[in-house]
Amino acid sequence: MKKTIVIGIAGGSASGKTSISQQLKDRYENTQSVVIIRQDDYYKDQSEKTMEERVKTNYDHPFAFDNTLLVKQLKELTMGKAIEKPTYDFVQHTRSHSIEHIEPSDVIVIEGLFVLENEDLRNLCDIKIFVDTDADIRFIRRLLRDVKQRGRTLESVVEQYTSTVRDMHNLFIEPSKRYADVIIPEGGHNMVAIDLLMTKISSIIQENVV
Ligand SMILES: Nc1ncnc2c1ncn2[C@@H]1O[C@H](COP(=O)(O)OP(=O)(O)O)[C@@H](O)[C@H]1O
Ligand SMILES: O=c1ccn([C@@H]2O[C@H](COP(=O)(O)O)[C@@H](O)[C@H]2O)c(=O)[nH]1
Repeated sequence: MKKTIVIGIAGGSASGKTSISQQLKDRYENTQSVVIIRQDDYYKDQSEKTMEERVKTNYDHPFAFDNTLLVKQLKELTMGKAIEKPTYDFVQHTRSHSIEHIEPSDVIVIEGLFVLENEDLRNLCDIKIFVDTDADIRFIRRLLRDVKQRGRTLESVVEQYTSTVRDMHNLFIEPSKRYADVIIPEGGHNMVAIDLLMTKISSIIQENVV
């Protein structure tokens, strides 16, 4: 009988979670056996708030996410049901208007800050991964990424990092590392770890074919 395997990838902001997931997506694109779900897409809608109010939200606290919806939709996927997934706009700090239709698949990768911190999410994961990248490297990566891709200024990245991101990471994310089965140092360019992960995923897909 076909069993869906859930792989959880947690880690701090800019640790390399999305880069790893993207490589898995690219590798298995043709097989349609792997689907990637980003916890970021489940940030709560803030369309009722002004931009001034949105900027003040603490996006690094678990309360910023609709994890109830995320857990419900993950369960639906593992039960073989398709979902209509929300998407998130980092520039506007709120949900986008587009919804993504996601079909169930052999392997579901769920990546996000609180994937191992949240007990319900953690319990849904068959393989738990923590991407472990030093804080100074994460800060540099985030600064470059957020200025280039998320419409931020240098000052706003520094202000957000020192006011919330750093403390919330130490409070919620770093301690969740102890739940990991596998720790991947440095993130997106760790080809040995990514190859091992791909070998495991390929064997899961193969078992489901037989
Ligand atoms: N090993 C790495 N070396 C250098 N840059 C990296 C590495 N892994 C990721 N990056 C870059 O760092 C930034 C943050 O990575 P990303 O995968 O978005 O992290 P996360 O999803 O954990 O926030 C991106 O611009 C990405 O290209
Ligand atoms: O509206 C938003 C939502 C989130 N953020 C920041 O994004 C990161 C999470 O994304 P990663 O890809 O894991 O870095 C989180 O640390 C929030 O601070 C935001 O600035 N605005």
